Amino acid sequence: MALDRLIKNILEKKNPTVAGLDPKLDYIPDYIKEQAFQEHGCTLEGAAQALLTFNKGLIDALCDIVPAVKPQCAYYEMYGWQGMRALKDTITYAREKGMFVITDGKRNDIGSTMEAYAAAHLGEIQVAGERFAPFGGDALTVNGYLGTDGIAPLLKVCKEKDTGIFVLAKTSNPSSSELQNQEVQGGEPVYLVMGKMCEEWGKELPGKYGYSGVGAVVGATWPEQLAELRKELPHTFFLVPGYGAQGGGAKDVAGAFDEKGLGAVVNSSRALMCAYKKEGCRPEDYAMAARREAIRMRDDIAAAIASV
Ligand SMILES: O=c1ccn([C@@H]2O[C@H](COP(=O)(O)O)[C@@H](O)[C@H]2O)c(=O)[nH]1
Repeated sequence: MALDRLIKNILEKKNPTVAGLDPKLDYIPDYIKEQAFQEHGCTLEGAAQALLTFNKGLIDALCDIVPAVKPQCAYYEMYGWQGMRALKDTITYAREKGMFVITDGKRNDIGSTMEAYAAAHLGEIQVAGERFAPFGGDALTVNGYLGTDGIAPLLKVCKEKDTGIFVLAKTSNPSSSELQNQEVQGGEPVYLVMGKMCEEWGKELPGKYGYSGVGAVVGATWPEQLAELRKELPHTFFLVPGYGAQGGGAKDVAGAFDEKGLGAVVNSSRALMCAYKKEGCRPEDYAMAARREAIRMRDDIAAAIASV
């Protein structure tokens, strides 16, 4: 089961974190952009090349200590098909380096369209008898709001291709409570109803560590709900964004973990990618600055888990 691979990586590296790869041009050191623009012009092609070079530097610097990466599709889509090619190349490179790849696409639609998303990001498509894995990630973030028939095609592909999904339950953004905290019939908040649906969907993809192939997204900015959901959803692994740039810290995420220190992987994107700016170090050292930040994050989370 796909999330077993993520958990194995986490155990090997003793690090329950994921590096977000959300590469805006503003974050990328000038020397990388200048080189890319020299080769490809000031074009979408040049921008996409800069994204890829930046990402490869980060992956090289992090792959021995960080188990996973999470490229967010929007940062690639905004550079057109050239950007999407950089997404594909980033996924391929990270997987070659042994990292688990969570493609952050937050896809959702009716079942027939979800079949297409599932093939694109988690499975294969056939063209005149030839099979291709268009993006080839290990897991995809999705929105479960359309209900079970929107999720079923993903589960089918996850089973066939040993891939997984993370379903939005309680998102990290400030307005997430407007809808997600609304109590529905029975008095349960929407995020808990969604979490319980993940538990149910996950029965189709059981894993050897006790967690299924259907994870849930729960924000680091909501420590109370993280702890509540950890208790309520014993088989659902959490992807926890909102650490660092959005204000979540190590103490906030401690409740996401079970008694074995498993159960969640915590994402940080801007705080890692832009660590060199915060440190004020040479732009050429951006990847090593990200590594230093990743080590700080790992150690802070370990200390917070140990003190619970
Ligand atoms: O609830 C959610 C779901 C997804 N995200 C995504 O995670 C990263 C966070 O980036 P930071 O720079 O570490 O804030 C980004 O890709 C979001 O789209 C989220 O933040 N919250």
